[in-house]
Amino acid sequence: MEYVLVDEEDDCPQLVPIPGKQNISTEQIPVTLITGYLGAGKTTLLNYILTEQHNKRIAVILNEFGEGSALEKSLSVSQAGELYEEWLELRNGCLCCSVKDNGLKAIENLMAKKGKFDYILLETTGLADPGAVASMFWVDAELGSEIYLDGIITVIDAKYGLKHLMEEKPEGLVNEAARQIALADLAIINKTDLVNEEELNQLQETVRSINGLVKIVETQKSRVDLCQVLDLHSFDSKSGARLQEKLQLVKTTRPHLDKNILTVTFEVCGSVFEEDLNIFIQNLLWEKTFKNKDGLVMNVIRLKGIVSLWGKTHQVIVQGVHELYDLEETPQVWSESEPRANRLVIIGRNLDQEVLQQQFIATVLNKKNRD
Ligand SMILES: Nc1nc2c(ncn2[C@@H]2O[C@H](COP(=O)(O)OP(=O)(O)OP(=O)(O)O)[C@@H](O)[C@H]2O)c(=O)[nH]1
Ligand SMILES: [Zn+2]
Repeated sequence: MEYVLVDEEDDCPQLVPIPGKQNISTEQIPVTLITGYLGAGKTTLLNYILTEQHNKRIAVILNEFGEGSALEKSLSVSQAGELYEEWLELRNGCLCCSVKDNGLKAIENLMAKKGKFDYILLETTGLADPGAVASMFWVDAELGSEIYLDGIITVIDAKYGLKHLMEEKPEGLVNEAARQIALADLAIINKTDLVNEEELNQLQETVRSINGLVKIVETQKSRVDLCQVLDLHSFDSKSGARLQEKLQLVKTTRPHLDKNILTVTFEVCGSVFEEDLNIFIQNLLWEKTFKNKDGLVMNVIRLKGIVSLWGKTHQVIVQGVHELYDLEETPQVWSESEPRANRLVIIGRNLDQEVLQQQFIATVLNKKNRD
């Protein structure tokens, strides 16, 4: 079940379960978001994917809107190595504002006219928050859209990436480059021809210190193996078995740059009640009641985990982006021999591993004797 926070007019947020959740069927088309700072190599990556041999009919959407209000968006489609261009009509020329009620519909209309695509790649502008775009696709998939979010790829400039990450932002604002890395399922460090090994290592370590979950690859001219890019299933339960192994390897990171984004992970044994877990997650994501030891409010960008719910034989995946989160049963059954446990990985600002683990135990675990 997925939950969204709905702001009512009186500013009192309400919990609204999204009705009629549909299982991801094989009919649904994956969309991959490609993000990254200005000039990092996003368009180069798209062009590379389009011209590379694959048997997919891939649609590419460039979200490079300017100040003006272009009413159409170019959409390149590649099929069997041939490229052709389509135009998407968008109400206000900005895909991230209109994708919800218009952009997605436009894609669906186009598919109705031209036949289905196998895959959609969407390049967001260098400064956009991919979390907002990701949330929209995610909610729409749950509502039975033909499209589902497969993953977020962040392209990083090997030469200037570190500089972008260190840019000071006014108090309260997140560094966009760091946010893009925090959200990434795959980080592509591009333009490695422009740096030496030491510079590359430093950047890698910094990327890892922000996002303990992300897979990192290095490229020149964004040339990356397509199977590392497509069909990641980062937002659904299809990666369940692999996710559990992956989560075991994640470590709590130390921030490299001060007051920055880091990854926190912890494991707590036992099973939890779904409603208690909801309270913990909602306190963290919505109410923002958790603070670190310096009194700063924790701010979550990405959340991932596997939990054991009372009454469920299957493992359950927790997924979150900003304030949106989702619990989904995986095909994976807890085995008799394996102790049940909850493992969470949280990426965001002002996080403190100890505080989070204590809060989790306090909210979720000490209630076994009730009723
Ligand atoms: N030296 C070097 N240059 C590269 C590499 N990859 C891409 N470039 C160049 O970097 C420039 C920017 O690449 P783009 O792919 O347009 O970057 P982008 O992220 O789409 O840029 P915006 O859409 O403007 O944010 C282009 O001139 C590319 O040719 C690389 O591996 N090495
Ligand atoms: Zn571009």
